[in-house]
Order: sequence, then C-alpha cells, then structure tokens
Amino acid sequence: ADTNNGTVPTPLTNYLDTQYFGEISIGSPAQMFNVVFDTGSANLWVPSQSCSPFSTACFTHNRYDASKSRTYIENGTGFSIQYASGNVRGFLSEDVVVVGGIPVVQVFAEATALSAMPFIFAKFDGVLGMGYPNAAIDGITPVFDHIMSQHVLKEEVFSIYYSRDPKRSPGGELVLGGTDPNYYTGSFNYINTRQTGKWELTMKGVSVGREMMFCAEGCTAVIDTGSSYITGPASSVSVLMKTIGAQLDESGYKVNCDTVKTLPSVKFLLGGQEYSLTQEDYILWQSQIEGEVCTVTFRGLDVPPPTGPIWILGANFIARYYTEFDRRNNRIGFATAV
Ligand SMILES: COCCCC[C@@](O)(c1ccccc1-c1ccccc1)[C@@H]1CCCN(C(=O)[C@H]2C[C@@H](N)[C@@H](O)C2)C1
Repeated sequence: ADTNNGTVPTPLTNYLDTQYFGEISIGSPAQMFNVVFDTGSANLWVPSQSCSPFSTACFTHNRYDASKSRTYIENGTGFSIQYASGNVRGFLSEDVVVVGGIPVVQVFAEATALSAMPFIFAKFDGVLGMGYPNAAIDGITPVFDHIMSQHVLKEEVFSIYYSRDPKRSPGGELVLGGTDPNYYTGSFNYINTRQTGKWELTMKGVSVGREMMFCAEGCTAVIDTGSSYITGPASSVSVLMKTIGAQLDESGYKVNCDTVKTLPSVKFLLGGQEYSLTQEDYILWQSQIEGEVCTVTFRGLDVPPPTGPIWILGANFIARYYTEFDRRNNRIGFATAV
C-alpha cells in the first residue's frame, strides 16, 4: 500500500457493529494478531503461548510464542488489568511490534489468564491501548508514544473510522499521523481534552428531541474507541430508556422494532456543537430466531467519583462522527463520517 506521511492506513474489521479490530504483528518473523485499538486504555496485551490450557478464551485465539522470535527480550514482570467486565493476567515481554507499517520495540503483556467472560466472545486476540502514558499499567510507554518519538508522523495524531454497516468494506480504518478524507465530509470541530492524560471532554448536556434532559450542569464524556456502546450514569440512562419506551432485559435495552422510526434523536453538546444520533445510529437491528430484535446501544454504567459520573461515547458515536485524536494539541476533532 502507498505510504502517505510515512504510515499506511490500518484497515479494521467490523464484527456486527460491536467489535472493531485491526491487525498488528509482534516478533521476528512476524506473528500476526487482531487487536482492538482502544483509547480507553494504554497497554498492549495479546494471549500467550504459555497460557493455561484451562483458559478457553486464551486457547481459542492467536498466541504469542516468544521461543519463535529472534527479537524477543525477556522481562517477566507480573501484569494484570481489570475492565468494566473481564480481566487479564500475565507477564511482560518485549519485542518488535509493527502497527500501520511502523516498527517499535515495545514492552507488552503476554496474557496467561483471560476471563472467559467476555473474552470467549472476542473475535479479536488482544487490546492495543491508544491512551496516554499516565494511564498505562506498570508505567509502560504506550505504542503510540514510541511511534511519536520516531518522528515519522506528519502530525502527532491518529484517526479512527468505524463503518456502520457490517457488510461495508473495510469495516473501519486507523490512520497514524493524519486523517483519511475518504471517510468524512466537511471540516473538523475540535474540543480540548479536560486534562491532558485522558481522551475525555467536558460535555455541556444531553438532549432527547429538543429537551435537555441530562448533564445540564456539565459532565465528563470519554471518547472510547474500545467501547461498543454509549454508557451513561445508570439513573440517567434508565430515564432516557423510559422516554423512548425501551425495556431492559438480560442482554440490554430493547425496543419494539416497528416503533424505531418514531424514536427521537439523542444529542450530545460538545464544544458548542450538538452531536446528534438518530434512531438508526443508536438502534442495533438483529434478526434472530425469534424474529427482528432491536437493541438500544446505550448502557447504564456508574463510574464512582472522582472519575465519574461520566458518559462514555463508544463505537456507535464514532461510526457517525469520524474522530481525530490529537496528542500534539491535547484535543479531539469530530467530522461527519461518510
Ligand atoms: C469497538 O470495539 C470494541 C471491542 C469490544 C469491547 C467489549 O464490548 C468486548 C466485547 C466482547 C469481548 C471482549 C470485549 C472486550 C473486553 C475488554 C477489553 C476489550 C474488549 C467490552 C465488553 C465489556 C465492557 N467493555 C469495556 O470495558 C471496554 C472499554 C474499553 N475502553 C476497553 O478498555 C474495555 C467493552
């Protein structure tokens, strides 16, 4: 592929509009892995060849084999990371990691234990954190920071496109060092991050239809490429769901599919602009055995203070608004995705 400003775009796979991931390599010769590029975390981990045979989630994914890499550097420090649901334990290793055609010598974690939930459902192997260094466990320098220090990027930014339609190819795209005009229209609107060190913004309100219902006093919005959905404080989301007539069942909020066209838009007020999601942006239509099921891609999640209360804007938001993450100016840019 042609290299513009020293990098090649990384095509992403879109699995059912809920999991987006792309390929990287680790080791020499290259061992390939599918990873989620996750702005909500800052470490790289992949399953390890030495994972326990009882860890099903480990065994059903590609595993890194240090003994097969001539550039492997031993470390061995313990590692564990806890997600909103699911946890990963293992140890640190170092090797050549290639992302978007750029090689870096990277400390990463070999996962020897992956919680079955939710990783048995993962169509990807691991996670590549695109967050800031101070969010990195064990003080490990993140991949993008190593890339920036090589001064090969035209700009110290990375951009993410997530397709909305699983059948559309590519399912998405990561660009290191710039943006891809093929996937957005119009100009970018930039908002400074709240405090350098996290990909989060101050949000000024959440409106349903024309009425501002939440966050009128201001709140935090995390722009998280590693989240499938939008999450908000459980109380706010439950009021929002009641407003649109959604019922909560064991796998999330559902609406009756033939009411979908009457649902109101939900608008997020960021940096003086309203970012609107229409019902087609926030409803996931799935044809299942019992017929059409319409899932609302909002979840309640209470994050305790001081971090919370927060709203997390994930893949369904990014699919509508092409997102540029700017490390040089500590800001996030949104443009209308095409
Ligand atoms: C857009 O593609 C998203 C990938 C799917 C994310 C996810 O839906 C998932 C689904 C199935 C199997 C594993 C995982 C998954 C689990 C952990 C890490 C990465 C992916 C996560 C489910 C649990 C809540 N959640 C997060 O906390 C995420 C929030 C994020 N910041 C991460 O750190 C963890 C999202």
